Amino acid sequence: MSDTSTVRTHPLVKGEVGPGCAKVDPIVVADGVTRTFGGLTAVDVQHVEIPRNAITALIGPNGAGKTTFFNLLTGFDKPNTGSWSFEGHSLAGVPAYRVARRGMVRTFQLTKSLGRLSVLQNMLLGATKQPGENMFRALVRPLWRNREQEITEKADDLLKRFKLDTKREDYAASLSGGQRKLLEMARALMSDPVLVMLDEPMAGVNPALTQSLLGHIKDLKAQGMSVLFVEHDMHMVRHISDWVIVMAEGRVVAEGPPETVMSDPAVIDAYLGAHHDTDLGEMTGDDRAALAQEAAAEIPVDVSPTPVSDPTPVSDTTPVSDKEEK
Ligand SMILES: Nc1ncnc2c1ncn2[C@@H]1O[C@H](COP(=O)(O)OP(=O)(O)OP(=O)(O)O)[C@@H](O)[C@H]1O
Repeated sequence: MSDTSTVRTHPLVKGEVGPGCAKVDPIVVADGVTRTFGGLTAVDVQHVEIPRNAITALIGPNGAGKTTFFNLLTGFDKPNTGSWSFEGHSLAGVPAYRVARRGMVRTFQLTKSLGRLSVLQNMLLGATKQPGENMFRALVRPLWRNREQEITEKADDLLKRFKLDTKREDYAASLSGGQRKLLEMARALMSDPVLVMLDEPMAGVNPALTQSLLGHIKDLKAQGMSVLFVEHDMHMVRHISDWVIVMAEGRVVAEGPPETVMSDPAVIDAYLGAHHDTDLGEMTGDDRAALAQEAAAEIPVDVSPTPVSDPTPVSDTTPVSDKEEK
């Protein structure tokens, strides 16, 4: 268990580490954001800051409000109360497409690739400053031909990086679940985002592709981007996250570097209820198997953690079904 009497500091944090703590260089700051559905308060975030050029994992048990909070930040849903800013500019009331144009791009838990379009066409849809967006430019061929070529070259570069180049002309519907996640991430990069927000990028993905996805997430940071990703399996995040924010019942209940968050009593409580004495970060395989069995569907536990390696080639072609639509 962590010693709560000790003042903890961290290079990403201004002052003391704790729920809602101020960051040295925050890219997103949210205040008093609430969202209710009927009598249910899905999100009730008093204050949270997302650090810049870091990989932040937003974790929490099922129904904690992670996806709803993502939807609110990115303009896909409207809060009952609250304000939030991205790079110092308020985003409250800004529609999703404008949020993306400002450099905050997200993917979805259920992949949104358009099955009847080719992989390349899906990529082209992710580009900003498309020639057809301006009627005058659209009518004058020389004005859009160069831009179109530029966008296609960029799409091809990304497809190569994500090892989807051999699928360029295939319908997106023919890709496996994991490959569709890669396509979504690659498409998000078409608009040169500053912050990439990934909703459960590893869900429904086979182990080989999970390694590949984790490698790509690390690459995003290496290229200067900030990453915020949702994951409900806390063991999945420990190898790649610089920072972990934990939500439970709509609130931010803990945050910190992965190694301390794993042993935070508030986190253990949120995930495991009665298992207060268990340090999730130090569980053995047997412990995890036992707890996973006990907690059944409630607590997804990674029973075979593997170190992150370099991205591996996309080799699976078996469709992996996505999670059911909520
Ligand atoms: N459109 C909606 N209408 C009614 N209730 C909703 C809606 N969207 C979410 N909820 C409820 O809000 C709560 C938070 O859901 P949310 O999907 O944000 O949680 P989550 O942390 O992302 O969970 P998971 O890990 O299962 O995806 C849940 O109780 C959910 O049932």
